[in-house]
Amino acid sequence: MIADLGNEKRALRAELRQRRRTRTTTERDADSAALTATLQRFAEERQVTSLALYLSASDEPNVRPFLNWAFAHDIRVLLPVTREDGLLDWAVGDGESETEGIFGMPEVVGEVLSPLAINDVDAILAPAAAVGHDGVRMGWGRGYYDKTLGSMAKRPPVYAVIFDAEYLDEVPREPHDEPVDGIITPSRIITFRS
Ligand SMILES: Nc1nc2c(c(=O)[nH]1)N(C=O)[C@@H](CNc1ccc(C(=O)N[C@@H](CCC(=O)O)C(=O)O)cc1)CN2
Ligand SMILES: Nc1ncnc2c1ncn2[C@@H]1O[C@H](COP(=O)(O)OP(=O)(O)OP(=O)(O)O)[C@@H](O)[C@H]1O
Repeated sequence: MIADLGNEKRALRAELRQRRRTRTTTERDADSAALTATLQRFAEERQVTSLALYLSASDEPNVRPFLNWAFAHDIRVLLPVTREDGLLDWAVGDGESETEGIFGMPEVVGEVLSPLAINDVDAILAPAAAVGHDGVRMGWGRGYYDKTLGSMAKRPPVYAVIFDAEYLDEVPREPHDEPVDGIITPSRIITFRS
């Protein structure tokens, strides 16, 4: 049963990855502008002063314009640093220096803070491959966010950042999968529970 779910996830990820790769420049530009506006609305409505986010790779929802806006507005943004042991450290983004993490994702350079650093942010905005209508999140398969979220006693609201077409009726759920509190897409903010 679990093995079947694993295969199901792998197949769905491959499809979603392909979809992201084949998006046109026009689609990318439109989504990037819309997502920036939606993320700003989220930050303003909640008056956030600190956030956990990620440094987007080229096919991911582009959060970089929003990151620049957040820096300019003195919002403290923590960005993930992948560790060999499967946990995430965090570093404060400054919008300047970056490198490549152990799995090839863009990664911030800066003073490294422990996994505990995200305990007191106002919201965690997580990358994802897809989210189901019930809030089940599927990532890219290394379990980083499941482990991070699963280890937090009291977690701030967690929103997955995805493209609109990645909000699906249902995604395969394994026991360790941590549901999210909502999603942020280029067109909307949806809260499942608060
Ligand atoms: N921008 C960004 N940073 C992030 C994440 C993310 O999803 N996006 N992560 C979220 O957890 C962590 C890194 N997680 C990763 C999870 C899987 C793969 C991976 O297996 N990549 C494949 C190819 C990508 C794909 O499957 O499409 C590979 O290396 O072969 C890499 C990093 C922390 N930083
Ligand atoms: N809380 C956890 N403790 C230990 N192992 C875990 C935990 N969560 C996930 N894993 C392991 O991590 C691997 C990847 O899990 P999964 O496919 O759910 O990742 P994902 O949600 O797609 O990834 P990510 O969270 O990095 O975006 C699985 O082999 C799983 O057993």
